[in-house]
Amino acid sequence: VDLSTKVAGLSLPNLLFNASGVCCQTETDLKLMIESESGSLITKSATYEYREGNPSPRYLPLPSGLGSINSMGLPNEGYEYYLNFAKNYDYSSKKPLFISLSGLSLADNVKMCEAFVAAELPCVLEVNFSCPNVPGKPQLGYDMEAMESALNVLAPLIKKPFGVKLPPYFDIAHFDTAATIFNKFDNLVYVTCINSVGNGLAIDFETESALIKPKDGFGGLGGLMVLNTALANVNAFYRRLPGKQVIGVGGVTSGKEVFLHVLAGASAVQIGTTLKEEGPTVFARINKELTDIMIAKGYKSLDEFRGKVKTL
Ligand SMILES: C=Cc1c(C(=O)O)[nH]c(=O)[nH]c1=O
Repeated sequence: VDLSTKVAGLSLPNLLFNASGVCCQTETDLKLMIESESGSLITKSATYEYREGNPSPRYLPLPSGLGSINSMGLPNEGYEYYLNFAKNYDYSSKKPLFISLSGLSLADNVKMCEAFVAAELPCVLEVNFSCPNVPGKPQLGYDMEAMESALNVLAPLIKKPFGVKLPPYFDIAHFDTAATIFNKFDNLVYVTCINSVGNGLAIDFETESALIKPKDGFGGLGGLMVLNTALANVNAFYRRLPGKQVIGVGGVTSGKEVFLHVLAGASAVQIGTTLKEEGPTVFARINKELTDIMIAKGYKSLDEFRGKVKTL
């Protein structure tokens, strides 16, 4: 699929798209993504049934300007809404469509995957193992045995190439264990790193109150403050998953962070907090910034520097 953005004489694949959860819950949101200068788009993680999600305020940019906190609680239209969207999507539009699934149980993930497989659509399925905000539902991504058991069921069921959305890991042993699991599944062709850094707490100095309502103010952290954790997870899995790809997300505010994600090994890069705050024009801005950086550094293609972060 030629996603090239012809900017300043460089014909680059357009590697930018939205982080699942941002600008992607309704058809109105998704149309904005289609019309934007993104290279792809991904839907809000779907559950089997419609979900209202947690009470508001449930998302806020942080007063520091360094990121955001969210405890949305998996609000979504229910998987059939996104199945219908995928059935009506214009696949000749050159923008690949990714579908995020985040069932509340393995049985729900099975039923949703079966429905998408039966529909035989060109969209790419991504199983979200990392929602930190559903009360009482621990993230599967932090339970290695449960994650492997789920993949033992879902990978053969999905058959086609698919991906998984991962929480941030913070221990080298966890990178090793998770990668060993992922390398068992040939059709698991990419991982998306990172989901929000789970269960942070933002407190307002003046009011002495938590910023968001759900879960006593605990929510997933995103934005610039998670950049270095995101880069580490992208590079750790880039090094450990030969033949697979890594989609990078976390901390992108400009072309500079996209460049760093590609240096760390990312094949595509998603934007969450900055897209939420700036809107879909962010893709045109950041694509241009990335191109300008590549011209300044003398790179003609992303492959010249993808994964080439130097060590001392
Ligand atoms: C799918 C639910 C997620 C949510 C949510 O809906 O609360 N927030 C995140 O930061 N990451 C998620 O994966």
